[in-house]
Amino acid sequence: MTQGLLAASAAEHGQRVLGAVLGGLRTGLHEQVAQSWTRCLNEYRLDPDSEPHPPVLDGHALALRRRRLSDVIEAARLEMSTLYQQLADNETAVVLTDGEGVILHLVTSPEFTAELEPVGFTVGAIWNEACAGTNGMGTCLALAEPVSVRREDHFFTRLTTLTCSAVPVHDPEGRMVAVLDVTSRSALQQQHVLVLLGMTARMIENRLMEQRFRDAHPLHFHTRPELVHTLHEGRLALDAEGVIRAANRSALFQLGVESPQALCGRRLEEVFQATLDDLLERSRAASFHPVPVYRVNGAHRFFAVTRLPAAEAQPARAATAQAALAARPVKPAVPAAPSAATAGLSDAQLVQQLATGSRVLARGTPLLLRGETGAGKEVFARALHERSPRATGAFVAVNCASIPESLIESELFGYRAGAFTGAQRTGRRGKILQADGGTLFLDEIGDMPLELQARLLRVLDERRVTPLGTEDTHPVDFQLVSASHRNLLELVAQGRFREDLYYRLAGIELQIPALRERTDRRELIQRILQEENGAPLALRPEAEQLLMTHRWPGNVRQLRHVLRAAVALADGASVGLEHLPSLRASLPAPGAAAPAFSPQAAAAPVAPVSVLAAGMVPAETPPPAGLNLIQSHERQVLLQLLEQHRWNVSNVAKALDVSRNTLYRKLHKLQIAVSQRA
Ligand SMILES: Nc1ncnc2c1ncn2[C@@H]1O[C@H](COP(=O)(O)OP(=O)(O)OP(=O)(O)O)[C@@H](O)[C@H]1O
Repeated sequence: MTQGLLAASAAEHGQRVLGAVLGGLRTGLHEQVAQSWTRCLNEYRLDPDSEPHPPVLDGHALALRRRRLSDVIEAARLEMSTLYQQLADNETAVVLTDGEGVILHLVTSPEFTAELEPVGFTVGAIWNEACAGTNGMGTCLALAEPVSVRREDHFFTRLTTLTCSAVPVHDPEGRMVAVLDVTSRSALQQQHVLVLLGMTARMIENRLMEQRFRDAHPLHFHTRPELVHTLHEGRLALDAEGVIRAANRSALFQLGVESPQALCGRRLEEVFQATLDDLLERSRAASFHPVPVYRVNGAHRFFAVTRLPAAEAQPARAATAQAALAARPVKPAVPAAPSAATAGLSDAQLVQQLATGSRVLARGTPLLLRGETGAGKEVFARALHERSPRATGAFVAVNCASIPESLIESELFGYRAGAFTGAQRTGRRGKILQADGGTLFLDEIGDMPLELQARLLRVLDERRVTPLGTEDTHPVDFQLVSASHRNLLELVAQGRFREDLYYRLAGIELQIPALRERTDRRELIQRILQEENGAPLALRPEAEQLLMTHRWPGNVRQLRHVLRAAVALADGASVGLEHLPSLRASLPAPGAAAPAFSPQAAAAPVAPVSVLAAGMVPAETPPPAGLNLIQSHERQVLLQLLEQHRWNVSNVAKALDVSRNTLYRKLHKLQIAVSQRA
């Protein structure tokens, strides 16, 4: 028995429990706790002063249970380790139990394990209320809702040095299959822990849905496009006929239904004004950026994107190495790729670049894309991927500027966790391995830290990846497209980029033209306007003229933002100058000569994009739930700054004089998704 877990007020605690249950002395006691104590005493016949002895399953029985929930454990492992790291407290355990309170997986430090084991806190032990009295896991199971059980809330005196918080984990059918719990010695910040637990449970549920419905079309949606592909998004899984087979919690919440059963079995067009085929087509045409869809009753607009089932898009693990591709051109194993025009790339120079890029890539030569920020380098890289022999493989994009520096390495190479309990844990598959059989797109490669450049070079040379924390190497076979808005050769000259890596990446270099240089501006404007509106929308001549002559320092990304705002402001009417307030600010004063566009002006430093369409952000974006007034305000200010800096996070961080990591944390807290930069 360790001293550490002995409660200070042992004698009084038992008295207090008896007094509350038998004598009705409940002052200061939470109702949930009082009811749980009553169950423990009257139903389970437990004695608060006795030693808790939760039974522990034998190896066989435990293995059976773990096997039954193997996909839940798999989905939870990494998230639990991440949560443990976030909590950064050695005297904390993150625990997963099954629906009967059996501990299936535990992440903690060896020291805390040694303290917890004597009270039966170990893998295989049953921590429901009947066995362990009032406690986070057991009481959460009994109530089927999030709970915090602080020290003296525990039933057993022996457990009153611990504080636990626990939340239910549901499967895609809405059943509570597990409980996720944080147990620690510290009684502080339970609200904070509950929020983190809730987020982690959602991530686990989303992963579980992905795993169980790999053969279904995933549909991601939210009322706000920038929240698609974040934790807040709604997710549906649709079969080939467009019938809903599963829905995550956020989908239920956004669609205003109680349980997945209210949606499952219904066709997509009974929920949204779109069939699966429509939405697939529109998603593809929009390069898999969210497109607007309306609820069937027309009352609410959402932004949604869908794609082929993961099982179909499985990386085609070509046995041939990339070198072999050079000698033997591979026949595309995919349906014909959309034409350049369908991908929004009908400018003559871009069409030419696409043809060159495709040829070069098919021969196993890496491509480097140069171009201003927002010019569409990623969209171009995706179009290349879709035309390539590896189109059935995954397209995996990594933005080296938007991942905090400390995370780039694990993000790219993956890692094998295991630092915490020593249990066998698979860790995270890095982006490079995810791109096996497909395309790896390294955006803003110039921002990759020097020491990682050496590792990347090795992967490119050896075509093998070694995840962090392991000795194992995995063969990997992908085509590589990288992009930068900076001149990499200048970075080489400054010693900030490895010359050998530069030559390895830039098999050939293609320049993606700025929007102002593109000859297909008119088509692009029409196309994005239609995507944003969900249907064709008339554009008045003076508005078109302004859009055509604007300098577009933020390129297509800025164009999309401006048109999104215009669609919202026009509210179904034709788009006129009054719907383009952010551009009107740049119009010459009446009487002044209209500035002709000049390349010098284009190259000059860009003045901050005046204000956003006056009032646009506040009007268009009601603050997300959970933010208080000050945070909402702070959020608007950051959104405007991001706009001014064309969503370049590094520049915003510089402007605010904070580190990128700090800014990322802030953005995350304020629910601003920066990876989705549409
Ligand atoms: N051809 C296109 N059709 C429709 N939308 C486009 C097209 N090209 C770019 N966009 C829009 O512009 C946004 C920015 O595009 P993309 O991310 O490809 O630019 P980028 O050059 O990679 O930007 P950065 O340099 O900041 O990484 C996209 O999210 C998309 O909404």
